[in-house]
Amino acid sequence: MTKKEFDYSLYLVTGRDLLPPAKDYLESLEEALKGGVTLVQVREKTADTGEILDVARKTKELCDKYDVPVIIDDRIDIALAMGADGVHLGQTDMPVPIARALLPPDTVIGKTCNTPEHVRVAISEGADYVGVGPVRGTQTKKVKHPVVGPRGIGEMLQVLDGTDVKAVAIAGINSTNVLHCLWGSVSPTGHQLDGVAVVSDIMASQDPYASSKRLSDAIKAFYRSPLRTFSQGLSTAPYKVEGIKTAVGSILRSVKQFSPLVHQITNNVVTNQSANATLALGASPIMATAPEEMADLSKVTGALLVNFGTIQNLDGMLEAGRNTNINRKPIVFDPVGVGATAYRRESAQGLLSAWQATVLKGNAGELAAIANSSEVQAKGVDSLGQGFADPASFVRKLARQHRCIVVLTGVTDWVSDGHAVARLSNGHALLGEITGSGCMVGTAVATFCAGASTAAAAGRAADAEDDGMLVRGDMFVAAIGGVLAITIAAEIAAAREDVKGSGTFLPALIDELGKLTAEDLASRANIALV
Ligand SMILES: Nc1ncnc2c1ncn2[C@@H]1O[C@H](COP(=O)(O)OP(=O)(O)O)[C@@H](O)[C@H]1O
Ligand SMILES: Cc1ncsc1CCOP(=O)(O)O
Repeated sequence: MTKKEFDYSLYLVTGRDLLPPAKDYLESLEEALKGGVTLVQVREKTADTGEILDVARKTKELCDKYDVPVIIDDRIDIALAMGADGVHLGQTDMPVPIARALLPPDTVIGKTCNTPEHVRVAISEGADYVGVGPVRGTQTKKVKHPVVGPRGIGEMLQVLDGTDVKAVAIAGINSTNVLHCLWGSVSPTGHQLDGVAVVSDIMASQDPYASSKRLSDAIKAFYRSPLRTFSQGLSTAPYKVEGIKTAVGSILRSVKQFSPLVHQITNNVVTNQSANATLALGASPIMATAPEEMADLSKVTGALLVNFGTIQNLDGMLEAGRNTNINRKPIVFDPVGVGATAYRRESAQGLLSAWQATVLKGNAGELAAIANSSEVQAKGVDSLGQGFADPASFVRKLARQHRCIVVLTGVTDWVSDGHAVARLSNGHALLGEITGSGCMVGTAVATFCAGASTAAAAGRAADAEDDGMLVRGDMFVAAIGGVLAITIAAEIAAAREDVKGSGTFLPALIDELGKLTAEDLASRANIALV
């Protein structure tokens, strides 16, 4: 018998205990259905059997009016008694094959999975879909398993490659983080979620119609969007060197035209030179660290830089990134010295799963630590040795893994969107002799990302349909532009007669950044696409 085809995109899991005072269950459910819920799971943990059966029947009657299927959590007897379309089983519930033998053959069976191994077992047991999570912490249910974040969801989705088992993510998903969840969970093989399961954002809402509609609009926009990375090279013609040279110049012009605010949480070694580099490029720096101000700031900034060279404000970094994702602005993450301590490694993983970085930037030692590779070693904030044997493959793979643009710095710099790889051969040895040159590259990349995304936003009609993009503008080109700005300004500065060494080089570099033009970038850029 053929299985029922469900639309898993906005999967509501009920919980009558979450209803706000004076809200009736069926009334809330109907509003949610009108708002765009596509599938409903009746989840009743404490009521008596008779009451659960009554709620399930009434739920089915209402959902039938909207042609929305009903799944029963755990209780096969209830599912049988009221003719449910499916059942959902937890890891400690009835095994899938036994449930399958008891239920009508067209019943859809879902299974909760918290690890890739759980997913493997669910496939072998014949589950029709998996509920994967927890994506983030939630008030709804005590999470027994560690939060896996969107990247952990991506690892589970990859196990589903080649099967027709569907997947929805669960735990802590709401309209402010749903795009991050959908976007960040696409596996390196391109496997994406079939939907998201939502509980409290709808059930605890005073206005379940508005809550569901917000979620439904964002989800539909995501599935409509053809773009799957922060670059535009996939949807249009392949990148060409000449096109990149022109595009970085127009981003520099946008930086000067819009003078976007570039929010930087950076280390106390480089704060001043980073703020001055931002000003020199024509943008406006704000170095703010308090978690309490992140929601306000992220509404008005052009981009965020998180550089954790001297971690003192992890909560501020978490809040800043979450809010910047909500406002769909670019985030550049520079995990300075990440390999040096366990605290830095754990903090980097925490940040990378709390929000979606647009650009991940580091030297070889730092990116090796992020990738769990022992190929390159580090000493504090510095990379040791010659770097990766095959940097192009390394950056491409890391970009796919983290769903972002990767910038690998060194004597030669490498930038990838997971498909294209640019090798950038500008720069000067004096950059290696001052502290904070890598940090300044991060600042310049954030400034170019701010310029590109501000220009893209300005070019959109106020009533344009939501395109489901987490960030607008070409971030691959913006990242290249940021690297070129520092390395080309460094070449010009180093050639000056008044530059005698690293002490005189730094102010000259800031001067030359201020004078840098689109024409300088185009004429001096040494770019190869590999
Ligand atoms: N010997 C060099 N020749 C040319 N450019 C260099 C040299 N050393 C560093 N750079 C440039 O300086 C910037 C910072 O890179 P890097 O030294 O890797 O960062 P970090 O300070 O984080 O270790 C990069 O854009 C890189 O191209
Ligand atoms: C020395 C130092 N210590 C903590 S942050 C920092 C600056 C690192 O700068 P960069 O990574 O750009 O060389």
